[in-house]
Amino acid sequence: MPKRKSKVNFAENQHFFKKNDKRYDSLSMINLTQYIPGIVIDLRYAGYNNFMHIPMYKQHPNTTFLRKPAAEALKKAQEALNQQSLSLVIWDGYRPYDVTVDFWNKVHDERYVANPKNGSGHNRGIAVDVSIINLKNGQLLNMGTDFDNFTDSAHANFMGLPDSVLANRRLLRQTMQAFGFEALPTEWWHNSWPNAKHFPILNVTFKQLQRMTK
Ligand SMILES: C[C@@H](N)C(=O)N[C@H](C)C(=O)O
Ligand SMILES: [Zn+2]
Repeated sequence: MPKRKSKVNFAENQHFFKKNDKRYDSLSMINLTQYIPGIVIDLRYAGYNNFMHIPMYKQHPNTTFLRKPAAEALKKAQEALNQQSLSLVIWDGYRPYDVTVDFWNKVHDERYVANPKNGSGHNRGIAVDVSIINLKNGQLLNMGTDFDNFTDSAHANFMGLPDSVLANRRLLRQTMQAFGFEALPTEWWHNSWPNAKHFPILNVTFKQLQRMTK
């Protein structure tokens, strides 16, 4: 477990690896590459192409994890998009708590980065940052901004974009909503599974997660 960078009232848990205990089933952390065939994962915080400009996930994982109910819903969203020759692209899923603290130290703005005093849905394994790719030409759909744009133009109510871009955002939002996710009004890519408080904050590394979920 990495040393914590700030104090938070953690609900300590290792429940997600108690695979045979039904009570903990919904807390299981699911490896998305293994669980969702063909899902495209481009984990932006594992490399340099992110707003911190350094790899935040030092072990450079090439997959990510979500709690079981969120992973199941994401799989259904992927199946719906696949029928239109489209696929989800996953930019982030589970995020260790300490990384949220590092983000907050750089971007002190709750519209764009979770305040560590509450933790992020990503720390709880229920939030996912996603876009859509066209499987016929391998191109991302034009959503009008890049990931982590952190301006008004990434907000759901920003209408100053071509109709085709607004339609792409609508497709993403409606697909995710249809399977139970809730969109963040300030980031078109961020979607979260409801009832966050049911899913404790985690601060385990990707290596630890991989070991625990094998
Ligand atoms: C940092 C950004 N990708 C993000 O996930 N923001 C939300 C608000 C979060 O930190 O939970
Ligand atoms: Zn997010």
